[in-house]
Amino acid sequence: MFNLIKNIVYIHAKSPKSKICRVKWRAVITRTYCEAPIDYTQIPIERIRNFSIIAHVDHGKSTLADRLLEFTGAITKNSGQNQVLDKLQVERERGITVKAQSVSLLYNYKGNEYLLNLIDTPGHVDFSSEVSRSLSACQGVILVVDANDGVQAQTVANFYLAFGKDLTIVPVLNKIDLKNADPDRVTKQLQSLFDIEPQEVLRISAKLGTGIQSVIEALIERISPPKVDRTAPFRALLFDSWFDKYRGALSLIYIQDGEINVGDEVQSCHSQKTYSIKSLSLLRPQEVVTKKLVAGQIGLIGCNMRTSKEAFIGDTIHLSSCPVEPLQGFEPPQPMVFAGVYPMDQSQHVNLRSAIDKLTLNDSAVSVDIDSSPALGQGWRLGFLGLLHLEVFSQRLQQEYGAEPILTAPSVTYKITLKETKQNIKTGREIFVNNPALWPDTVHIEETFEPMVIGTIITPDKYLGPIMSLCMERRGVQRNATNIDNDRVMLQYDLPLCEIIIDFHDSLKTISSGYASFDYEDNGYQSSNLVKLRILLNGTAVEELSNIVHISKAQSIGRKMVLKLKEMIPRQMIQIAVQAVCNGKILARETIKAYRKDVTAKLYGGDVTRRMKLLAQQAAGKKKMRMVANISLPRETFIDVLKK
Ligand SMILES: Nc1nc2c(ncn2[C@@H]2O[C@H](COP(=O)(O)OP(=O)(O)OP(=O)(O)O)[C@@H](O)[C@H]2O)c(=O)[nH]1
Repeated sequence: MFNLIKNIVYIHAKSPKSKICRVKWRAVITRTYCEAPIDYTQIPIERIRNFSIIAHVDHGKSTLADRLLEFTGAITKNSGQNQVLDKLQVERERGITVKAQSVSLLYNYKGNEYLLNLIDTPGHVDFSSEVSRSLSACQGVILVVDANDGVQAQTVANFYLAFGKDLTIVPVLNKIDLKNADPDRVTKQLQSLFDIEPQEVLRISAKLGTGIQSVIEALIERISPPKVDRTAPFRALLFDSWFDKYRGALSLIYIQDGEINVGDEVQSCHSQKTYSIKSLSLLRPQEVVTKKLVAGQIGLIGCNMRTSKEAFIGDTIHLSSCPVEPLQGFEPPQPMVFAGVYPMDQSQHVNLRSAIDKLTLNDSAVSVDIDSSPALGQGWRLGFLGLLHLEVFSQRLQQEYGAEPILTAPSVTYKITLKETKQNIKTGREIFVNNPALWPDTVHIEETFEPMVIGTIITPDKYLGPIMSLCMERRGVQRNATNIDNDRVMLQYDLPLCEIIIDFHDSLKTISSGYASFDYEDNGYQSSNLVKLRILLNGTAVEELSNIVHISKAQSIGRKMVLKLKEMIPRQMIQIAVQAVCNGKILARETIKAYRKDVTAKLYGGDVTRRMKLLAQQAAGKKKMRMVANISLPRETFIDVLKK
């Protein structure tokens, strides 16, 4: 129905009266969402449960969420829908959850209707800010652990996140249908690591739908209802938002106090701006329009916020006539990995800017600064929580907004103490640099520092040797090692962040045949001997390819980059010298021989159409290249050159 109306109005929108039509259309859309069959506002607070599902990646959160949706009738059984809450194309293609999603479920327990608000969260370390945010709206969590894999690094991180927020934890062992599942062993792990009593642990198979009822009933019995006050003035926490083409920014709110009605005037504590509430809805998981939301509920508000900056994550919303004490917001996530993002050519600048604007609304963990580069023109320097986050963001830019940007090599934020000069006496000698192009000249540098992390690795003990060698090779220093059962060990290492952002996780998975898991947390700065490694193409430095490295690794990284570039840069009309240079010294060099690619050479005689086709193909290929120092580089060079 929705699509039908969209099409009809699209046709009208092309008519001279398009403006009027669009206004009408918005009104129609609002009415086409189904009306709530029951009055959710009548459900008393004691019968509301707000919870989240947390787990290590791939332990089955989204599958369990599907079963909960089916069991409570939010979606029909055997609808053929899997991972219903993984809505984004990138989530379905990669099989991972990137965005937390929420859904309100109804369940009749012992003759009473309960409202269960579920938030499905991502498991990968790069998206932990999504998890942390979602937990602010919950009183409890389902901690899902794979009965075959057992406790993994993100299980530990997620457990402590929930434990630190004083949430009730419902431990659930999933995948008990697997042949190698060993629920007794995993129950012991939970007991020894987290003091969880074995009788509290539920055993289910989300895939087969075994034990789902026990999960729902444990949620109702063990998790307490939200501590909210429906008689107090309206106060809500804005914890997620996304952009709707027709309605502007939509925000997901958790209502702490009071109630909100369509037409109410609300104010943001962050910006002090006021808005009129245009729409209120619950997600089941499709939008269900309602006229009122009350304390304890999680709902979606539309209030004509036009730009991404207006929907501030962690903001408190209240009635403009009734100011309130702001709720505790969130620690803003700290971007760890930075990369330059540039349009393929400057004519796409405006489109890319609007795509980035909209996507950052949906992914507030991304930081955005304006940047420019001599080779790539005007662009942005974006900050991400990790490399996977960066890749997912770039994939979403392509899939959801059709933008094909160039990404430069990722970098972390280094700290530098400069030598004292007349100028910096006033401005301070400490600077932070996340763009190698802005690295100061060696003569001005007194000391350099790099960001560190505490890495947690859980692995079967037979892989201990290669894992310890990998950590040493990445300049890691061991903190401790604990046995979590007869054949599994938890290791903790101090590691430089720059050593783990690119391919540490992949290497770890390879050497442990996929059995080891990794998670990390920020651990401040440490003094370190860092240098800038430049890449020259035919004598011209390509800043976009330069990299900050530890002095002990300059030679080996320089060699590797040069070889990789030789592989990646297609042969061209001129010979290309690729050099890696550090402190004025050439560390490595390779030559790419000249090659005259005449695609039509083999076509003797007059087959003009074939000739034109080949030339067109060649031109299309060239479009995907970027001219740097008179040399065409494939779009992916800047990021792929650092991967193994
Ligand atoms: N055998 C079996 N497989 C399961 C079960 N539950 C989930 N799986 C499978 O495990 C894989 C991962 O499941 P997901 O639900 O996507 O896991 P997730 O924790 O949501 O993953 P992320 O969102 O990426 O963190 C999928 O292939 C599921 O089909 C189960 O009970 N038994």
